[in-house]
Amino acid sequence: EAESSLTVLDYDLLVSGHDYSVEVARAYSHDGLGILAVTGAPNQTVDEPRLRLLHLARKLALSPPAELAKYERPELAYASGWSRGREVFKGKPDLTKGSWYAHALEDTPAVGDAAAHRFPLITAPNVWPSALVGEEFEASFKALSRALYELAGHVLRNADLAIGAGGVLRRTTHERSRLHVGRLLHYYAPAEGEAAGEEGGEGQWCGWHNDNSVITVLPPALWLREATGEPVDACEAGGLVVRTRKGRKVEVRPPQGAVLLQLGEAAQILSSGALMATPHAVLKGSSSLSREAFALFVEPHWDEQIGTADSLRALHEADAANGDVIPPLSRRLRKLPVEFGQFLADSFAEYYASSQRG
Ligand SMILES: O=C(O)CCC(=O)C(=O)O
Ligand SMILES: [Fe+2]
Repeated sequence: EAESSLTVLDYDLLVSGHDYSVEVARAYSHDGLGILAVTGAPNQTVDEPRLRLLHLARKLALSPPAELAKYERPELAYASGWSRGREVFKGKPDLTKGSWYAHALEDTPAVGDAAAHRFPLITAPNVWPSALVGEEFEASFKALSRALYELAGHVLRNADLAIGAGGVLRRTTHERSRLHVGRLLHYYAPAEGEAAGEEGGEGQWCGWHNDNSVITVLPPALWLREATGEPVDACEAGGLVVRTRKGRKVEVRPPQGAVLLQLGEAAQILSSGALMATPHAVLKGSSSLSREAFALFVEPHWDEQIGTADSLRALHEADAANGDVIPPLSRRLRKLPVEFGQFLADSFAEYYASSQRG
């Protein structure tokens, strides 16, 4: 059943040009999970920078708050640099995770771009916390991002084949866009006795949301004893959970070492609803364990016009299957085509209003 099982692709076959369009269509269509796994990616380009970076995520997040505050960028709505406690969750500042955001592939993607000034929050140059965690942080963030970006290109090639729309997904992301955002996350360990792994409110590290990206690449998360930094085997409770169009919650349990690729709303729009974003959340694990994670959001360029006018109604109808779990597209997407940067801004406002932003 498309609904119930995670599609797994082999890295070597995928990058050698194997036709995985049937598998990709199954995973990303209306009845799929909206997420698939790739096994066998090379250690040197994925696992080595990933482990270096994820250990540094903990080190960064446990740095003195006064030091971290130097890397907060309120003038960019905390969309770059350090962000903790700036999102509201159930009426309270969300202190349960800390994020580092940066342009993933280059420090200054706005250089020479005439439209960038219209999108000041998402086009500012990167900053890096080298003084706190060393130069290795920036180097591994970029190395990991580059490898994941290339992997995304192979999956999108197959998604393009599946929808037969002339290569729109790859063209929009890999040929035209310089807007690819990395988010490094430290999920702070729950205290003893805190409700972990349960689905409502207090048991969530991250509330239900869709990503706005075309595709989001998620290398394996790392569970650590927060106090010592010692790795532990995957935590039984907690982690990523997705919601199907039938309303079922599915815990994502990928094969060891697999990279996950999750579809976002920009792909849903670009494919006129043939492919669907997956609503997801992150549940807390056991007490005293932190979770370190990285997400690469592969996106259209800020001024790219996405979607076609005649697909608006069908998109809204298909999206209604998400129920009220996430802010419906119909409230954020009134006309098509829309500039991607505008869609991001409208989504951000809507998620903020409902206090559910991941
Ligand atoms: O931590 C994860 O596994 C997912 C994070 C996520 O959903 C996000 O940052 O949008
Ligand atoms: Fe997400």
